[in-house]
Amino acid sequence: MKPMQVGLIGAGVVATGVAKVLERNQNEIMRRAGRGIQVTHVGARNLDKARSTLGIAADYSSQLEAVATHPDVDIVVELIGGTTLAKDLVLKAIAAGKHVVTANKALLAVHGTEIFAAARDKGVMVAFEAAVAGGIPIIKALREGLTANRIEWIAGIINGTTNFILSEMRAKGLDFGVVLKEAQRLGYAETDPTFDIEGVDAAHKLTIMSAIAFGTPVQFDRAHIEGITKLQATDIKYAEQLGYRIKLLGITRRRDHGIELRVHPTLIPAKRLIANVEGAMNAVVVQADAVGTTLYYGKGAGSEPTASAVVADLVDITRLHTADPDHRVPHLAFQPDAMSDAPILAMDQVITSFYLRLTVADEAGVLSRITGILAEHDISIDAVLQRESAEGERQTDLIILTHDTLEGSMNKALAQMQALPTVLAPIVRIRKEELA
Ligand SMILES: NC(=O)C1=CN([C@@H]2O[C@H](COP(=O)(O)OP(=O)(O)OC[C@H]3O[C@@H](n4cnc5c(N)ncnc54)[C@H](O)[C@@H]3O)[C@@H](O)[C@H]2O)C=CC1
Ligand SMILES: N[C@@H](CC=O)C(=O)O
Ligand code: NA
Repeated sequence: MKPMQVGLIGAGVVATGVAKVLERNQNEIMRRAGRGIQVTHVGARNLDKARSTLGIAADYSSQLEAVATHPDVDIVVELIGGTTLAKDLVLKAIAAGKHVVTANKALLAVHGTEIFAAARDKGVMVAFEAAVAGGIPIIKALREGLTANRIEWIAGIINGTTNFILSEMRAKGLDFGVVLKEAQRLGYAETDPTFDIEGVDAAHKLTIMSAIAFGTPVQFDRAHIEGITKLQATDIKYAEQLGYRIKLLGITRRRDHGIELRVHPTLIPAKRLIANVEGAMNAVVVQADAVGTTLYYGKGAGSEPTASAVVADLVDITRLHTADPDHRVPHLAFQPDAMSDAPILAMDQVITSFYLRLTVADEAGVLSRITGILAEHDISIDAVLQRESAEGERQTDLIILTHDTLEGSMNKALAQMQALPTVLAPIVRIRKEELA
């Protein structure tokens, strides 16, 4: 049988990995897919550069749209990133009856609903395993492997760049900027690395996982997003003293009245496996009713790990290409007419626990005033740590860990505590999850 013909758009880090993996493993891939898969067309900005980085024989063109709609192309692989040109090309490819594979989480988190609907109308597939946690087959796990389950929550380290930065800063005491440059050099970071460090990339991925887990449309604009740029070394140190690690977590959880969707630095008990995920590695914990807790771990970024997921999607599409569209795995796991309208909860409706660091005057009665305010808002305390102040020092650090509470109650308590004359600096608040 004639090989499936692929139009590859983009010739960067991931595209290079795709070319290499397809070439190196072509025999095995053919045995698995039942027919060959070949990149026949490449769309790129700089053709000479693309030819030399990809190193494959194909028709190279700077007319990206022509590649996306070429009559000889069966599957379009979009690897340019961004949400404007990429959206246009993906929709044009779909309209031309092409299946699409993309690693572009930004595109799907923002425009997924429109893209999946267009694909359904045309009877083509849009596959995106590489878009969440790179090489870890988490989309397949959520959409197919766990399909018997009611999923309760997902918590993940889903941005390699920030986990790499936090790990290197903690282990080697390196500077934020130095480690970010190294992450860029290694090909982990987004074109605009603020997407990584401000938590936006993690929120894109979390939005996609949440939609698949709970059968809701993708709603990136409802996600609460905090990155790691305001995190201080002092808090990483105090968290360690209390038996916790701080990670940038994406958390989505089913509650009675809606769904939590949030990305922020989070204290996790150091004994949990996920707390020990270091470097650019990703890990996703899924809590589901029948299977219990499962953990998925692996490389979430980088050329070949991401290509592993892109090529797996190419094989999937090749296998399913002739199947009746109504009997294929739905894009977001649930049938389109059975989607839920559960709302994404506003952040003050979220239930979580907290780490607080207060810089306070070292005098009698301060602790009781603070615990009094927390009690007034029904916030119970899990642990308190007070730094021994040095001889003659008039202020100290007070660290408080709370039990679960409504974020809205904590906001009110924080405003009251901050107004106390004995609280001498802005209070640091980091959320904490026991993940059990
Ligand atoms: N690098 C990684 O580890 C991972 C990347 N991704 C996603 O994969 C996609 C590709 O990422 P990378 O390969 O890392 O990016 P990259 O920056 O290395 O490559 C992007 C390619 O697209 C081309 N391109 C961009 N805009 C273009 C335009 N307007 N016209 C023509 N060509 C254009 C660039 O010249 C380059 O060849 C992105 O959506 C990214 O978020 C997903 C998972 C992991
Ligand atoms: N910039 C991303 C790349 C993979 O999605 C990351 O650092 O995880
Ligand atoms: Na993946």
